[in-house]
Amino acid sequence: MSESFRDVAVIGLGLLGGSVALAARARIPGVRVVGYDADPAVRARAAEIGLADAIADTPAQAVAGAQLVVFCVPVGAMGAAAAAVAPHLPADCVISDVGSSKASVLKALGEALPGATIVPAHPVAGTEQSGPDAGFATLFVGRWCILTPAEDADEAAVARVSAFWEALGAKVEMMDAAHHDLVLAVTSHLPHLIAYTIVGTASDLEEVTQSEVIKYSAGGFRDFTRIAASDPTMWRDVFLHNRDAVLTMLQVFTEDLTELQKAIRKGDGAALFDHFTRTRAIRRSIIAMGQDDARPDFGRDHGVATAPATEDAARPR
Ligand SMILES: NC(=O)C1=CN([C@@H]2O[C@H](COP(=O)(O)OP(=O)(O)OC[C@H]3O[C@@H](n4cnc5c(N)ncnc54)[C@H](O)[C@@H]3O)[C@@H](O)[C@H]2O)C=CC1
Ligand SMILES: O=C(O)C(=O)Cc1ccc(O)cc1
Repeated sequence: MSESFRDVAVIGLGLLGGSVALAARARIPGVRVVGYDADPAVRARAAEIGLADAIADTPAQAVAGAQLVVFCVPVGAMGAAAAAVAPHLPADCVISDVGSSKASVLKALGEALPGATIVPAHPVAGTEQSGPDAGFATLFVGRWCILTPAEDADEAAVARVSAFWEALGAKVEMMDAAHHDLVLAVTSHLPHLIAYTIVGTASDLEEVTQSEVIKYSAGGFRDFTRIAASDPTMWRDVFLHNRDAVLTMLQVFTEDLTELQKAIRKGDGAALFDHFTRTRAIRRSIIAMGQDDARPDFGRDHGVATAPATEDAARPR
């Protein structure tokens, strides 16, 4: 059983950083979490709502004495956030992050912190909300957290980071960073791109008014609007930093869409029926795997599975 981290620094106190801080404090006995955010207004709000045991005024203060530093900033800001703490890191401290793309983050952290022990992580759990008020302690319960350490990563550090995420309630899986980026490109990044597109398309139409779009939005479109309300900075960075994998998946998607377009134009009902039958089976196998978020009501509020009432108290309504 690996030794758990006692002193944790969380850099970036939005949805993910706030949730990591709250979850660690709720679920790891004796842990001390220090938070820092580059935005003074976020630091003030984080202090006001008690996200961490202490909110540091500087990156140096944040990491003083830390055994684990978790970067919870947009993927494009990982390098700058790491560079700001670099001169102040305790010698044996472990570095992790929660970025939605992994190869570019591993590279940015490695360049900013040469020689550091780095175990990148991606909790595949979130919502369309952002900012310090959006965090809640149960965000990671029952959700996957993918670790993407380099092949030569320190095994003991990997085991400790893995135990940290399990303590926060997550199920941990190991993956190569490049493979992670390809998988997440199709399961998360492309769906967000499609949502941003369809909501933009509907709002730009000339022959259909915006009020008609709002008034008659059926379930499917409403789900897209939730996704398309996600943080613009975070998602700009994901697409810029997972560019190649997203473009690869977008190419495949475009070809498949063209096939469906052809079937509609030709009146090929059998092709449409076969396709929709196949996709229905995928949904059913997700439910059969017991993934809570396949529940029909998932995502209508904050996109999380129900959680024990006590820990859920910090969750915004
Ligand atoms: N939103 C989601 O559902 C999920 C997000 N992620 C990843 O988590 C990370 C954070 O995302 P959110 O918490 O949603 O964003 P957020 O916008 O809620 O919070 C990000 C925070 O980072 C701060 N920040 C930016 N640059 C900084 C710097 N150089 N130093 C210190 N603080 C800095 C911002 O002021 C902001 O408060 C991103 O890398 C994202 O890809 C991962 C899983 C789910
Ligand atoms: O809100 C949703 O539906 C999400 O998909 C949340 C999310 C966003 C980014 C991630 O890297 C992981 C999860």
